[in-house]
Amino acid sequence: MEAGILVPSPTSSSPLSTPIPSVILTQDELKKIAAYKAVEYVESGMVLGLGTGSTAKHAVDRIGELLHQGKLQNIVGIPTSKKTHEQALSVGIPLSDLDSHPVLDLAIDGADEVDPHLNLVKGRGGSLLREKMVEGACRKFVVIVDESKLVKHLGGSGLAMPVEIVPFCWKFTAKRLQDLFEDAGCVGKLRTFGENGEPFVTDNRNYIVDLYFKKDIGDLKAASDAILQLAGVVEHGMFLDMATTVIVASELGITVKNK
Ligand SMILES: O=C[C@H](O)[C@H](O)[C@H](O)COP(=O)(O)O
Repeated sequence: MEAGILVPSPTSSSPLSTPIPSVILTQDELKKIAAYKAVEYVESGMVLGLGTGSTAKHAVDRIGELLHQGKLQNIVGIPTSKKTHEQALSVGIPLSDLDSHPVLDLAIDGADEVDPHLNLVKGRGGSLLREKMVEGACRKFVVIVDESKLVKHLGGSGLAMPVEIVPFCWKFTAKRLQDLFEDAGCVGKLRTFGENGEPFVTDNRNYIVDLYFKKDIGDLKAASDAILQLAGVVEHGMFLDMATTVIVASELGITVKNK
């Protein structure tokens, strides 16, 4: 992996070009800076994977804006969720799907965690399955984060590692997932929403079990394989060896990390 390159803020008028300000930037402003930088990788005629979440949203808006201004042309977007599908249509991005475009030029998406090897945790917004399908079909996958997403080890932040499972006997699958990582003090919780604790249902009509670890889960590939071997599991939120570039926005500027 190449060392990170610190890109100083340029001086023209785009959000990217804002000089390093003396005021503290909000997390959302940092997300927007990373997103706008990623959109610089987009060229006319590309088939693009459109990510999901509060960071990717800025990239989708920016692509729509550039299409509207005529600075980008002939873009085809492949959305990674129903929500992004709606947003992309609303900003005028022509859409298609993986059946029609099985190979994509580029995808841009956020992440929940990024480790030093550019492995990711994704799916805290619930879109991991479609994201993994679309981003796995891309020649280049650019991840956009603010610096709060950087971790030493995936799953070590104390936050959720999402696993999408079929609803059928979900407690059984959740228990088997938890047992798999007993040594790491794993607790699996069904993701719910609303006052009545209704199960959160993904775009694919599945449930999500969020795994929380007290200790390091060790070898990530082994953990991935073990999770995927369980009947009832559809996909997990570890994106190993998929990102080609990670753009990190911080108060100091933008760091671009390449595989
Ligand atoms: O399911 C959600 C996606 O994986 C998101 O890309 C991820 O959760 C990061 O979201 P955000 O940019 O809102 O932090």
